[in-house]
Amino acid sequence: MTYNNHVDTVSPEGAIYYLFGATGDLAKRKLFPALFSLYKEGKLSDNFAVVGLARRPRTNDQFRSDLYESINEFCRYKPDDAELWNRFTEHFVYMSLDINNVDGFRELNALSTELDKKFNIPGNRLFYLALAPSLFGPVSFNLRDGGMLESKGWHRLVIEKPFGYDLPSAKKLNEQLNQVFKEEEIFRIDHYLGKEMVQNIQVIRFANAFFEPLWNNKHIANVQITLSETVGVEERGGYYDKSGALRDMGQNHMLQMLTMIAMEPPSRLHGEDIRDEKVKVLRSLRGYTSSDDVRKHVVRGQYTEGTVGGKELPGYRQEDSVDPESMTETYFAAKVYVDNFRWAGVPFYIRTGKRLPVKTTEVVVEFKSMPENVLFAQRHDLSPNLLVIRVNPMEGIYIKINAKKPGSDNAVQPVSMEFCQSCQIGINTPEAYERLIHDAARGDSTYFTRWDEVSHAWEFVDRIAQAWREDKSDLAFYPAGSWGPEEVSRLLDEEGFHWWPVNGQEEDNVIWITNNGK
Ligand SMILES: NC(=O)C1=CN([C@@H]2O[C@H](COP(=O)(O)OP(=O)(O)OC[C@H]3O[C@@H](n4cnc5c(N)ncnc54)[C@H](OP(=O)(O)O)[C@@H]3O)[C@@H](O)[C@H]2O)C=CC1
Ligand SMILES: O=C1O[C@H](COP(=O)(O)O)[C@@H](O)[C@H](O)[C@H]1O
Repeated sequence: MTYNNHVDTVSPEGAIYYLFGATGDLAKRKLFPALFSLYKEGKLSDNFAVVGLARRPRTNDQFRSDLYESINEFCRYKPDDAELWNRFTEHFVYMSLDINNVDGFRELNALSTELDKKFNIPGNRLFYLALAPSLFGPVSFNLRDGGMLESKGWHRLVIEKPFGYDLPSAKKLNEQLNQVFKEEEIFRIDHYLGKEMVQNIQVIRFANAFFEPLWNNKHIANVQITLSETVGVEERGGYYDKSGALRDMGQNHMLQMLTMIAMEPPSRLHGEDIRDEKVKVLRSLRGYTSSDDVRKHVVRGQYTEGTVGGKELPGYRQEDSVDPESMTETYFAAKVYVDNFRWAGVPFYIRTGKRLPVKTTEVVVEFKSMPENVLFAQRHDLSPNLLVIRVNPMEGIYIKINAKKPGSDNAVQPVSMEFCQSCQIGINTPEAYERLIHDAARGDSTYFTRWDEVSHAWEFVDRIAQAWREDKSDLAFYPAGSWGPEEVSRLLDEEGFHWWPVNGQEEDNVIWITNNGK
């Protein structure tokens, strides 16, 4: 199988990028590397500037040296070409600023006018808020009150998740932002939408005669979406203990992936058309009708001490900044229905958890079985056909079919045919953040979440959270390094399904036909 590497060389028009939270973890691990990759690939025009903003004092030189360390450690390109590096860092300045101090924004405005002149920038301004969500509203007001939105060009606000804690808080935040920015100026990040293979879902679906005609309840038995992580809560215990897996991964990444799998084909490949179709899926999610209904369809768990990759690990309650009696879930799985004509009756099983045995994000589409007692099904226990989309860290797809066992008397054997994209082009695909910053700079909001998507997702998730608040007794415990609470399998047992093995757990009896050298 071949892969044609298409490089998008369109440069956005010049702009100043304001990085609020420039001394934070996200800037270091994701945002600086993304900017450098864009520069290396010619996707940033030369008329750009980046202003790093946070409270702690930093000289421009210190800031540029932070930049170097971050890129050296986390970027897929290394800062080893001194001339290119100097040209790149010339565009970076740092200013100490407290979000709550409007005078700082006036100073920032004066600095911006100088940068516009120096780099020939037509007043375009992109504000990236890598900040605690409580600061999103105050920044917006001070951007306005400090005169930052009076320049001639466009103004765009890119905001990190979480967008609220529940529907009421998300509404309040949205109302604050709307006092300053129009919906089309707000770019809500869900970094899963920037992932190569999540974007590939619509190509696989809508560009293949193999799949689209079968993509419905007549042919699909169930869909399984797994986002498993080996990491625990790392340094984010304070945030995570208030959030939990449902809000941290469920409300956003998991439901977004579900919409990409379930949406109708948009009439045009335009951002608004695609988002319209995704909203329709979110609107069709069957809400749980009662707390008992939630308990029947949703399982939650928390990791206890255990072993991952031979390493002894503490339980969640022993993690830094976590309440030693915490009842926060680090795992959840749910059976979800999309009540529309295409999907009526097809269960979507979703699961995510921390401290699971492997890091993988995968979608398994299980097709309905062949009629029983006909031809080969009479004599063999035929395995259902699967389409598996591997999102990360491995990227690719495989299909599992039944074929004749060579040399046998019509014995049937499952065969997997794999296109391993990451094996062909390595880990060199653009990082999600790279794509998303580039898209925001070009004003393309296709892979950002619109307010109606966010609000429907909260509505669905809030019902679960409410049931969990009322009664905490269903929180199950699982040792770190296991696949989560055992009762999870009951979600699938009822329909006679089981979780298919994900990457790293392949079944032994399957023959692989692959381009990855296996
Ligand atoms: N880190 C991650 O992996 C992910 C993070 N996110 C989201 O990204 C956002 C940032 O996260 P992260 O980088 O981890 O957070 P950090 O706590 O590491 O960084 C927060 C940043 O905000 C700055 N800051 C805090 N208060 C103020 C203030 N009053 N005025 C100006 N600057 C301030 C801090 O700098 P200083 O103290 O110098 O002022 C620091 O640069 C959050 O919304 C988070 O949920 C989303 C997904 C993943
Ligand atoms: O948004 C988040 O995502 C990460 C997982 O992202 P991935 O790209 O590494 O799959 C998760 O660890 C984190 O808790 C969550 O906030």
